[in-house]
Amino acid sequence: MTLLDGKKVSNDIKDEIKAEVDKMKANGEKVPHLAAVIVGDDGASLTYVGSKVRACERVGFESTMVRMKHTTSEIELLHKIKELNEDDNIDGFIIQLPLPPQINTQKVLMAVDPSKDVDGFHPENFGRMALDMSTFIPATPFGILELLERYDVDTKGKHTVVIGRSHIVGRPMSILMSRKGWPGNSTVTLTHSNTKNITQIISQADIVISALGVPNFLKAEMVRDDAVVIDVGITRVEDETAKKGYRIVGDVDFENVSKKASFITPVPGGVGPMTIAMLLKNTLLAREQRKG
Ligand SMILES: Nc1nc(=O)c2c([nH]1)NC[C@@H]1CN(c3ccc(C(=O)N[C@@H](CCC(=O)O)C(=O)O)cc3)C=[N+]21
Repeated sequence: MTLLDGKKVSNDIKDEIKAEVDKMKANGEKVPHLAAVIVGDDGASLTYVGSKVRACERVGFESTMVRMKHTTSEIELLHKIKELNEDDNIDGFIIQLPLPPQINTQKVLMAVDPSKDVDGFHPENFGRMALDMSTFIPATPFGILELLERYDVDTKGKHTVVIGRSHIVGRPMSILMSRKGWPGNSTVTLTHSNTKNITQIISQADIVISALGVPNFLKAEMVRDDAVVIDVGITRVEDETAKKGYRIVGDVDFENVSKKASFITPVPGGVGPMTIAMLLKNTLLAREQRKG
């Protein structure tokens, strides 16, 4: 079994990005500037945005955290987005999800200038991704592709089973794994809450990508020998012995599944850190494209 070490790979990527930024500085060029908008003060969202800001500092990017109260109206948020779209200093920005119920997420994501949409959530960018055009690939799927690439995982002709059809992970992942090229060229099955015989389908997978958010969902009996297992789950569970009072757990029964898998991502330290590294990569790309 080979551990797909997202922590290590994400640090390698950050070092590579930092080297690029150092060159920009030496040339007297403007460095990439990422803004992150967070509506409300949900603990998990704040942690993630905090990690993004710290990652920016680490590679030498500028960053701005825009905090808005949880009662923010849709109009107020759209106004803020317009400001960020027009701000020449900002190369890319993200709207942290989920948004409170009074705000229509789709409307908000469509208001982001596609050239600054480093999450890749705008329909134009999502469509470009599906059509193999250059674009911002959503950070989590992008991070998974990068892990498969850096560990030389063969995906051609393999059966990839994606669990979960969310707009930010499962759906884009299913498209990306079926694309021509590598990583890609997989035969993809996208499973979800209405899928019949899901365990039977999973048992036929060469590559399993679980983005469900159900702790311990994927058990050793469910996966075939030598399967590649990617765990996108990040559920917080209370743990008094932990520093923060909680720990995060994935969808996979790691202890047992890892005995059977050929490659497997841990949680924490797998897909999560890769998401952050790829957001930085998209932001660097956004800066380079703005230079023209
Ligand atoms: N507009 C938007 N873009 C996102 O990319 C986005 C989002 N909204 N909403 C929420 C999800 C979730 N997400 C994570 C980022 C980093 C870790 C991460 O670094 N995880 C660490 C542990 C972090 C911890 O200890 O809590 C790990 O897995 O090792 C996890 C999850 C980005 N998301």
